[in-house]
Amino acid sequence: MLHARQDLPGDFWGKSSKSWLFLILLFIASFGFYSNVFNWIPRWRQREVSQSCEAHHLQGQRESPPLSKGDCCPDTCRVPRVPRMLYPKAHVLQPPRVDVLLMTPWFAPIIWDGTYDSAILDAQFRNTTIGLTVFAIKKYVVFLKLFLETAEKYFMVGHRVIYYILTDRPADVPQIPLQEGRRVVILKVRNYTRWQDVVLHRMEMISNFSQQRFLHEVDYLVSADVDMKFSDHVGVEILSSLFGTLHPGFYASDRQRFTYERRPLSQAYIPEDEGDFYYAAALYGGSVAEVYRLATACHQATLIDKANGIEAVWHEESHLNKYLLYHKPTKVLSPEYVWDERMLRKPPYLRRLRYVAVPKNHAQIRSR
Ligand SMILES: CC(=O)N[C@H]1[C@@H](OP(=O)(O)OP(=O)(O)OC[C@H]2O[C@@H](n3ccc(=O)[nH]c3=O)[C@H](O)[C@@H]2O)O[C@H](CO)[C@H](O)[C@@H]1O
Ligand SMILES: [Mn+2]
Repeated sequence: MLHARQDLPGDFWGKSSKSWLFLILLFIASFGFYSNVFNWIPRWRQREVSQSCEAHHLQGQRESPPLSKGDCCPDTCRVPRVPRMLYPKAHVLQPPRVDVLLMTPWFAPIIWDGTYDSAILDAQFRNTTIGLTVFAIKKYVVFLKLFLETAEKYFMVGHRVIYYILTDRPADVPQIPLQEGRRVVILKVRNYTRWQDVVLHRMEMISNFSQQRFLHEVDYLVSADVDMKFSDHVGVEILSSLFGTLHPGFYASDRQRFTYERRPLSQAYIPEDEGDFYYAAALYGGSVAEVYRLATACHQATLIDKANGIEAVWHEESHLNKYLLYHKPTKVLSPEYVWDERMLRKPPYLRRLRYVAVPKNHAQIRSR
């Protein structure tokens, strides 16, 4: 027995030992191969993507304007992964809206109520940080309290948000209780005597702070007027590489009626036979890199205008419209996202008013 037992390993490992050894080695090798390969392929690919983003970024720092991680990340280079979710299926033959335009001729979605599912979008944009830039120069600090309070209720709820408040009066910024994952950053900036210079220089300041901070701190930037309040959901459905908002006064107008700059001397000039939409300067945004490019271009156009002794008719809004004509936005927000209840009667197809003007006395508030 003992002998036999002692023999057994000999036998076992004996004649057939080579083939057993071969089988074991094959098993180890294939186990190692599959477990590692399946783990590593996505990592290699991820690293390639982020290295190429980094390369762009570094290259960009040399030649301006730069690209950032925001260029390659959340919704552009990477197809977002979502968990298992239950939601009603879309019907190809039953479009959600037939009363409004849902797509620009260059296939950018126009965002209206009823056209998107927030749960899917929230999953796609999880781990996204959004910077909201808002200027409160001189007397406009009075608008901050309502702006921030309503933003806490409606703006990007459940996502990481940094409010960048650009002001010449940091001491007058109100303290508002914030939800988790949200914070205020006060950026002190200079003021200008003329309100026209205040609005024009918003582009310069956004451009400068993009390079200094925003590129490193957030994925997307949203630029908003402060004399407004949020009155309904404004979430990640607005986020895209570059987005603009249809101005509530002109969304149904012919292009000849758009108040574009019409003097050829100005850099903001748009001829009568061009133009897609008239965009409002009160709400626009995109990836930090795209907003940086936009703001830089608009600021440079402003400087050239100044050298030529001309100021665009609607200031930075005119330059914004020129830029968006030749850099087609990748999403367009319906007038649900910028409305003025005092100036306009709400048509029935406008189901929600999400961001609306707060009444102000122009002469009084724009003075020093
Ligand atoms: C709905 C819409 O499209 N609004 C545009 C229109 O709005 P408004 O006539 O509403 O311009 P506005 O007075 O709100 O100025 C725009 C923004 O600049 C800031 N600000 C302005 C002046 C000042 O002394 N301090 C200060 O902080 C503030 O954030 C304000 O919300 O025309 C302006 C310039 O002609 C801008 O293009 C606005 O975006
Ligand atoms: Mn305004």
